[in-house]
Amino acid sequence: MKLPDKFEEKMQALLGDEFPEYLSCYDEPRYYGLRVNTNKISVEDFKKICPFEITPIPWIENGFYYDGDKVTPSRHPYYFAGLYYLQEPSAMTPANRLPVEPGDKVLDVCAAPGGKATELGAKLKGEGVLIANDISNSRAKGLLKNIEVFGIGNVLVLSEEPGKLEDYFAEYFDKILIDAPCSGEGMFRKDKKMVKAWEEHGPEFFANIQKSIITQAARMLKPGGMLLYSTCTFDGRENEGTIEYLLKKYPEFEILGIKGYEGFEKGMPELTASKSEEFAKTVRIFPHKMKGEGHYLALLRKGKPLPATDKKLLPGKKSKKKLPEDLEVFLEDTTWELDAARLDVHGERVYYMPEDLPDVCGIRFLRTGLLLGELKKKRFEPSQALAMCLKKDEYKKVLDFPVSDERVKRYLKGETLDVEDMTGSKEKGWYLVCVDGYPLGFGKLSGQTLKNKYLPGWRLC
Ligand SMILES: C[S@@+](CC[C@H](N)C(=O)[O-])C[C@H]1O[C@@H](n2cnc3c(N)ncnc32)[C@H](O)[C@@H]1O
Repeated sequence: MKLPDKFEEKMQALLGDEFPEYLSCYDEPRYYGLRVNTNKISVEDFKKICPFEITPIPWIENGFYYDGDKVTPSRHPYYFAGLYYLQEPSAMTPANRLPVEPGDKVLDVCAAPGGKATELGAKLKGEGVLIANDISNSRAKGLLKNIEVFGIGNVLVLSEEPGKLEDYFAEYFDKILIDAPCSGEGMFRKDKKMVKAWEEHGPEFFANIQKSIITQAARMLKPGGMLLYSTCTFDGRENEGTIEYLLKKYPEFEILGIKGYEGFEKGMPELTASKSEEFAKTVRIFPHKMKGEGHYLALLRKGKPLPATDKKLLPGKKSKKKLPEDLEVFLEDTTWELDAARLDVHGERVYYMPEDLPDVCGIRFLRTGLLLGELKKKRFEPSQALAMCLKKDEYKKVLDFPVSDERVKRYLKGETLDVEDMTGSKEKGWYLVCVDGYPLGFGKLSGQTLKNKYLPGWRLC
């Protein structure tokens, strides 16, 4: 693979004797990774049903390698059920090392297409809120889909400049992840187009954007909150340099250690102006040191840690507001108890909002809360997002197909199914279609026929 001369010279200076070993990585194949959605399935259970060979990624508890030249996990029904996300192994590290807990308020500033946001959302386990933002509206559409497939309902998907978010979310978040736009030097092997982009916009260009994003994000973090900054590039200006800039502007931030792994390399104080050894606490991932492409991570805390609080909201007063009648009828088939005060109705669409949000009027958004469905004349129609949020045992009317049943793929293609063998004396209505116990979407049963309600834009082609 031909790399730009300027890039090679820079890496030679950065790596010294290790440079030839680093360079030889470009003749080796890239690594493929898969991350289990622990909000839907445990790692143990996934290993039992995984239909292709996987081997653990040693530094990520729910990460696995697979052979991307032999198998295509993106076409398997379990992928459509949101049981896993496909992600380059080193890119799994930032969301893994940010200690998100259920109940946290979490911001992913540069979230599309959702590789990290889906893991942050899974870690929340439905409690607290995930705000997933990306400045690019078109990329944010893919982000929304990935978040919905993963079954994350306590979410806002936004498409704003981080500077605008500051007006709404000053010191609001417990945890922030910035997976910054960067010159992508760590992705050259995975995606050759990145080389061209690097030649057009070099590290200096991105370093300026990163400085502005990190300082804007810093102001949205609560005192005591944690921020994880990451890039997929090697340049010191975009990595240690950006962190040094933040610390100069906001000295209340402190660099924290990151749970180690034998392949992690220390950050490079020599690339900073101060040469402070503190920068060695940050982490560099190089492809010649471990089985991953390339990344940089820095974990920071704003001020002193705050005493732990129980973030679970007390069940407290149930609001006196009533749910719309048709929605109430639908919910009788679920184990869910919704608080009417959290409903947001726009035209026919009904959303269930996360708790404790500021007024977000004026922000460009793609989704606020979980889209429950639509209130049509005299009936409620549940959404695809709701199907993905439900667990099989939370809904009464289920049609559960084994993965070997050819109707699973036909369902995903949008076909009407004959389900005579499964219906028995089942009553008509909305059924949750599952594969091996994991929801894929809804269908409407009438007699022995299941009308397909799988979202058209998500269909398997
Ligand atoms: C490295 S990618 C993020 C990848 C994502 N975190 C993931 O894991 O799937 C960087 C993202 O930053 C977005 N971006 C670029 N400039 C931005 C800005 N000023 N504010 C917020 N996002 C920005 C890009 O659209 C891009 O999607």
